Amino acid sequence: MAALTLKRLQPLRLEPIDLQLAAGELVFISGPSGAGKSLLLRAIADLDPNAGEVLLDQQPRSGLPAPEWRRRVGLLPAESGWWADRVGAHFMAPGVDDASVPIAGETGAHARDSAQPGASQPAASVVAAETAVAAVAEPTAAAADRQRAQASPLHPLLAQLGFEPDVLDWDVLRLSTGERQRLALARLLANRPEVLLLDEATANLDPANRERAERLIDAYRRNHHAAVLWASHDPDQRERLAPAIGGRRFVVDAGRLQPE
Ligand SMILES: Nc1ncnc2c1ncn2[C@@H]1O[C@H](COP(=O)(O)OP(=O)(O)OP(=O)(O)O)[C@@H](O)[C@H]1O
Repeated sequence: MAALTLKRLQPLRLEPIDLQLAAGELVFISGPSGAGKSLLLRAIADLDPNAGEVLLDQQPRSGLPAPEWRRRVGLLPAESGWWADRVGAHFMAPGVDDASVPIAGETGAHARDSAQPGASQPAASVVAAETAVAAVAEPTAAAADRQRAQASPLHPLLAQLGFEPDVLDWDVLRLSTGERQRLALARLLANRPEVLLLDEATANLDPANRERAERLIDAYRRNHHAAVLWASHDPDQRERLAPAIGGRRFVVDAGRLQPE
């Protein structure tokens, strides 16, 4: 749970920005292509040169190591990066195997709405027993990755985005654009960031998968009280998601961030 505060943050090509997102708040940003939305998100994540300060609750970014900041304030870029051959190799980050807290398990009033066909969430003990048996039969690296995924919160997370656990064995080169986008979202959430910075998180998805991703993001926001700053070109999406939870909307235009 964390609030995000921008204090005179000045990304490349933009005027200084003061903005506060409460823990669990959703804020949309929009604006013309090239206006600077990605530059704003990248500045918050400290990926580009920028002036000013950003705080996570009361903690200034300048007092935290960059890798810790970027894990806690997670950016989903418009175009995700993939550096290993297999999908599963990108999911071995610390924290993935901590099954004590669901990544985006549904606990609230919308739990039934968010259930997806095939998105079963077996008890950890059952999964652990199955994977222990499988471990004897399949002592390969790929099987080990799969077992780890099945025994961890990744299993329901991937299922909520429409994937079977074997997606972790897939070659990255075969991924479609939309599959990359959904897997990049899963990878981001598996790191359990306290704040989500989303750059066109659903731009490449068909309506059914867009809805899956939207539900997952909303569940994560609620369950983890994560502040969410979401750049979206889709006016229907902003209209659909923001008003129901009082989400504020801003526009980046002519170098400034202004209320939409
Ligand atoms: N490193 C950089 N140095 C200088 N200019 C940059 C840099 N990166 C991006 N720009 C420019 O800054 C402007 C804003 O880019 P940005 O990617 O933030 O736009 P955007 O609002 O996200 O656009 P889109 O909706 O098309 O994704 C663009 O004109 C872009 O060419």
